[in-house]
Amino acid sequence: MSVPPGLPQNLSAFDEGGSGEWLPEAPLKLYTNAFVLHGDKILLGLKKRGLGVNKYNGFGGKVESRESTLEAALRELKEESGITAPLELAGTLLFVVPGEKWAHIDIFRAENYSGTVTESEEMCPEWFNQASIPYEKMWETDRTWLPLLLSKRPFAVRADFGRNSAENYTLRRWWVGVHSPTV
Ligand SMILES: CNc1ncnc2c1ncn2[C@@H]1O[C@H](COP(=O)(O)OP(=O)(O)OP(=O)(O)O)[C@@H](O)[C@H]1O
Repeated sequence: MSVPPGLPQNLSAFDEGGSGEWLPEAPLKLYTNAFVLHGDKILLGLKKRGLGVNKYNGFGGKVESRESTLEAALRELKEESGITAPLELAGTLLFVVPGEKWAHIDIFRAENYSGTVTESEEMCPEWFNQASIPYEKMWETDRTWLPLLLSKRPFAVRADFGRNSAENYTLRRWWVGVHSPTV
C-alpha cells in the first residue's frame, strides 16, 4: 500500500489498519509530545483536562508562535511534569479529525532527566515499567508506534479519526511508516 498523503513518501509500511478514504487535506497546527525514559521505566502523565482527558500520554501541547517544536517540547515538559531532559526527535504523528485542522505532533524522547517529577494542573505524572505500558488507557494508536520510540527507530504515523462528541473519537484508519533499512 502507498504512503498516505501528508507523510514523507520515502517510508515503508510498518503497520496499518482500518478502512475508507483518507480525510481531505486541511491546514496544520503544531503540537509536541515528550516521553522520558529512565532505566527500564517510562514517565507518563494522566491528563487531567482538555484533549485526551483521563488518558495516559507523554507531556506536550501546542507550539506557540516564534517557538521551535523543540523549544515548545522543553517548555511543555517542564510546565507539565516539573523536569527538563535532553529531548531528541523520535518520530511524527499526524492526527486527522473531520472538519478540523490537521494536528502534526513532533514526538520526542530522552533517556535521562534533571529536576523533580511534580504533578501539575494538567498532568499527574507516573513511572511505568516499559514492559507494562497501560496501552488500554492511552490513545488507541500509541501501541502501534511507542515500541518504535523505545527501540530508537524513527517513525511517521497518520491516524484518521471520526468524532462523535467532544471527547469521543473513533479510529477509522491508520498507517505507521519507518525508513527502509539501507542495503
Ligand atoms: C491520535 N492522537 C493523539 N495521539 C497521541 N497524542 C495526542 C494525540 N492528539 C493530541 N495528542 C497530544 O495531546 C496533547 C494535547 O495538548 P493540549 O492540552 O491540547 O495542549 P496544551 O497543553 O497547549 O493545552 P492548553 O491550551 O495549555 O490546555 C499534546 O501533548 C498532543 O501531542
